[in-house]
Amino acid sequence: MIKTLVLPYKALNVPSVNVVGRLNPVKATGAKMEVSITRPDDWHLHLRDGDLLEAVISHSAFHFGRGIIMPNLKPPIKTTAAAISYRESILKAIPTNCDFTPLMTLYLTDTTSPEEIKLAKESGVVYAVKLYPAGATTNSQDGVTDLFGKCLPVLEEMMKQNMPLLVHGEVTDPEVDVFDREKVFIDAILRPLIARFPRLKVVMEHVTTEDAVKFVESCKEGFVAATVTPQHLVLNRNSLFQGGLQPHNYCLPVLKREIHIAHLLLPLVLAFAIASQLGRAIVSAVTSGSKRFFLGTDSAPHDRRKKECSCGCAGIFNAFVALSVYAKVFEEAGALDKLEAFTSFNGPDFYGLPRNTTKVKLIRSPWKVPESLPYASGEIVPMFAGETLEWLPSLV
Ligand SMILES: NC(=O)N[C@@H](CC(=O)O)C(=O)O
Ligand SMILES: [Zn+2]
Ligand SMILES: [Zn+2]
Repeated sequence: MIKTLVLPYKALNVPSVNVVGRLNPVKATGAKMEVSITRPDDWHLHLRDGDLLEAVISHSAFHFGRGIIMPNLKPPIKTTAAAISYRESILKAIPTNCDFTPLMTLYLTDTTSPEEIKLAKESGVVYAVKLYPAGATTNSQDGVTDLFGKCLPVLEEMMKQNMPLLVHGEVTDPEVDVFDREKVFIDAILRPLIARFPRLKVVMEHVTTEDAVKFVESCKEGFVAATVTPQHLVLNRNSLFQGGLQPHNYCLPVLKREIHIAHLLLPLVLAFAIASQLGRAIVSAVTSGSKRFFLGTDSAPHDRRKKECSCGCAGIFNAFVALSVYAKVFEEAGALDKLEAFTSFNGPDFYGLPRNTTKVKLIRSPWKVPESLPYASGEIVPMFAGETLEWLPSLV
């Protein structure tokens, strides 16, 4: 069967608002603003498998040139052989008119061997290894129980092979408050890890706190970096409870207080005082032009029935809306000129890969996010379902 791309992105017939933006790379076409950027990559992506994979792949493939594909399937992708076969299924599912390269990862366990890392490097298709502390998030049951007790030889080999370690940075201790798990992880695991393996490349995935921002900024550039999701830039923990429980805003790490997101909303003096003591909030860090932060959507689709039930899964499907949301964040910070580095340069530079050479365009033209994405076995509810967003992604 030949699959072609059918998209839910359509500009609404509403006159677009003219905004004052930076001149480069924004240009006005008639009443519309547009930003042309090098085709972005997604450095943290869950594509799943089976019919979920078939349902979601085109939405990432439309926007992004490459994606770092998360290995937390059931069963997880623990070996290079499994990564190669998962990659084949992804390639088969990509619509013919899309140009998308999956970059595979391995799921680290207590028993992953240094030989497996050598195989992974030799394969040329595995680009990183993912650390899930056992029990921290979706399908992490087989994850690591004792990083320093069990994984030292494998980490040593990764450092040797220049294979990045991607980290779900939360402790799982039930005594630690769920809102503090990232902060505690930094001191309990990350600092000692980096002290022991100073040349290991580490990506702190989906950062949610200014503690994480401060930590990443304190590390050596080029060795420690962070991905940032759309939801952690625009939603705070109120979004979980607004007008009732909102399962589609539930992800891990859980959404945090506004103070972690943007000091911009605080009175300026207070913002400076807090920022100088605690570091910068995520929005300021991302829009500052720092090379340490790059795009990772963490788009994590779950069937509607698995989100709307008595024990709902963590994960937000944001592939539809990610670029629109990032553009809005940069626009509001007056930093559209820094968007391209975040979406398209910092990631490949960190991974030592070439930047993409084609372009995508973001047009400031309102469009309505579909209520749901139906697929063979059910439906997936996207982030901001039914809402109108300002920036419409389109191919150049
Ligand atoms: N982010 C999430 O809430 N969920 C992710 C796993 C992860 O990235 O932690 C998933 O696989 O559903
Ligand atoms: Zn995670
Ligand atoms: Zn994830």
